[in-house]
Amino acid sequence: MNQSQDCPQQQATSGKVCFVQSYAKINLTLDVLGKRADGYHELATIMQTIDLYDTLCFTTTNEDRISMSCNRTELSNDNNLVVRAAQALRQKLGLRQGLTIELNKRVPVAAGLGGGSSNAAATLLALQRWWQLPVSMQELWEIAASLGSDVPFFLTGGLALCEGRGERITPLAAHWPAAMRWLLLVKPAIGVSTATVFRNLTSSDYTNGAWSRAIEVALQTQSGLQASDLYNSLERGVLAQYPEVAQARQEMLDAGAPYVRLSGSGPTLFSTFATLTEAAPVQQALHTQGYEVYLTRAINPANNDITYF
Ligand SMILES: C[C@](O)(CO)[C@H](O)COP(=O)(O)OP(=O)(O)OC[C@H]1O[C@@H](n2ccc(N)nc2=O)[C@H](O)[C@@H]1O
Ligand SMILES: Nc1ncnc2c1ncn2[C@@H]1O[C@H](COP(=O)(O)OP(=O)(O)OP(=O)(O)O)[C@@H](O)[C@H]1O
Repeated sequence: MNQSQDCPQQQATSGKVCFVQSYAKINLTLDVLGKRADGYHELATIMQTIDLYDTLCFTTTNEDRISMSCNRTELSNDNNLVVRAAQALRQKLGLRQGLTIELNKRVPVAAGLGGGSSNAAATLLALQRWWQLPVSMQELWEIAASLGSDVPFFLTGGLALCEGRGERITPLAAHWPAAMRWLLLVKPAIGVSTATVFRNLTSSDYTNGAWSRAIEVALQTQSGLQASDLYNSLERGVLAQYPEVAQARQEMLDAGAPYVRLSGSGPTLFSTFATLTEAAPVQQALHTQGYEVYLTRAINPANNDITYF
């Protein structure tokens, strides 16, 4: 990675700089248990951090404001989750320190990979550590949960069971199966609104959480996780509503993927492989058909010390 390429504005300033990576996730399971009175859905989902990341570069300024820029210019505005995260922290602590944030997106946007949520959590953690702020993990969690259901997961990352509307996190220790070492992600050329996907659920899509419970047990035992344990309650509706996603799924299967699952609210699909030799033909076939394709791995990013499963 070339840090100066990711921080072009840093070259033109004498402010102090902090540079972090912000990793995406996939959902190994996603059980939707039902609809709640507040309009959200009750979930049990097992999420895993993957080695696909955006970069964030923070520079201190003398102005009492936050400004941000992004290589995806449509995201360069004050509604961006990185600005909202930094503002929430500044407000909570009454800080006046100015900040410029440069966000370099590599993770596809509105893709079911949690990119914006990860950016928000990475901002909270970076500022807490860099500025040595007197804010506890519980307080960071509260800010994270106020920003979005997926944001608290990214404060710890790795492998975790996420419950409630997604904000109640239980980290899991795992025996990651060698048979699933390589994760092939395929993104159809559409963005999907998470709210629309949840709105289109029917009660027949609800489960009792058994898929997530079963995978939790499988991951913690030597018997291990298998591809057939993966499940997503949102998948039926997304495949029915978005023909582009159904077509991409079929093309992955035709190219030799043993099975295909949706990540989050999609449209990104993934399949797992034991070896690069098995993954490569599927990767090549989908790339040739014009899809965005990412070959990645499960990681545990704890303490900035990346461990590959
Ligand atoms: C689909 C997942 O990515 C799975 O990891 C998450 O549940 C979505 O997390 P997120 O993007 O952080 O979601 P939020 O920003 O909190 O919510 C976006 C919208 O999705 C719907 N939503 C989200 C989470 C949830 N448990 N129930 C919902 O019904 C709501 O309509 C909400 O307005
Ligand atoms: N830093 C950011 N990165 C990406 N999108 C952002 C960001 N800040 C705000 N957004 C808005 O959030 C929307 C969802 O983006 P994101 O990439 O996080 O979706 P996602 O991968 O589907 O997330 P999730 O899996 O958590 O539902 C985008 O359409 C965009 O308008």
